[in-house]
Amino acid sequence: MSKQFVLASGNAGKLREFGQMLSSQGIKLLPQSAFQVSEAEETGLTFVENAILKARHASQATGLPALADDSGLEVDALKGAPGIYSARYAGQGAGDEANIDKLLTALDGIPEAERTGRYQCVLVYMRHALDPTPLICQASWEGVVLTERRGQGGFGYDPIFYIPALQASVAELSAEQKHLHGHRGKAMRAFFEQLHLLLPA
Ligand SMILES: O=P(O)(O)OP(=O)(O)OP(=O)(O)OC[C@H]1O[C@@H](n2cnc3c(O)ncnc32)[C@H](O)[C@@H]1O
Ligand SMILES: [Mg+2]
Repeated sequence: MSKQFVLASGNAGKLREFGQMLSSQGIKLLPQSAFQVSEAEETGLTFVENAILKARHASQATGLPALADDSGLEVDALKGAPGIYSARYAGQGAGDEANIDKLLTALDGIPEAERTGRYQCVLVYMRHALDPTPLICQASWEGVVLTERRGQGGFGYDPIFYIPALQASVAELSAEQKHLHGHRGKAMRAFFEQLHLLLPA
């Protein structure tokens, strides 16, 4: 068992957040780009399937344990879309700004009370590419989709995802606030608890 593992993601926003969350944990997390790992095909129909595909792909390519994050935004008025397709909502490679524009258009005219949704994050840790019992941690974060962008921080849908309890869009939160309240931070804390059981200091 190793405290060095590969992060199976090509998303710069996620990599930054993982780096911030791991700095206090004494764990060395190497981005898959350091090994020239290609992008995995996300052919699953659930977050958990896609996270497994990504972790397995990175572990296979590097020979190291791998952690993958599959995440996205579910909007109730859109029956859960964009969901697992959040990264490619406006088309493969279209990017965050185009995804936001498409979501704002899809919700045009829908009143605030019906703009509810949640971020989902599923983390999968595989000790090796054929690991039959991956660690799986999942968390969500409830909010409302705004009608226009607010704030400069974060990535993805953060400028249009508003957290009523904090009276701010996620892009208006500090990195620490996002980790404390957010889907990825919650899933990471659950993951650390499980990992520390596996890897006693
Ligand atoms: O698959 P990897 O390489 O990790 O990178 P990705 O960007 O393709 O990641 P996903 O397939 O998991 O898609 C997740 C998308 O959901 C959105 N998303 C996930 N977490 C988010 C967050 O914390 N803030 C804003 N948007 C988020 C964002 O658009 C991501 O591109
Ligand atoms: Mg992806």
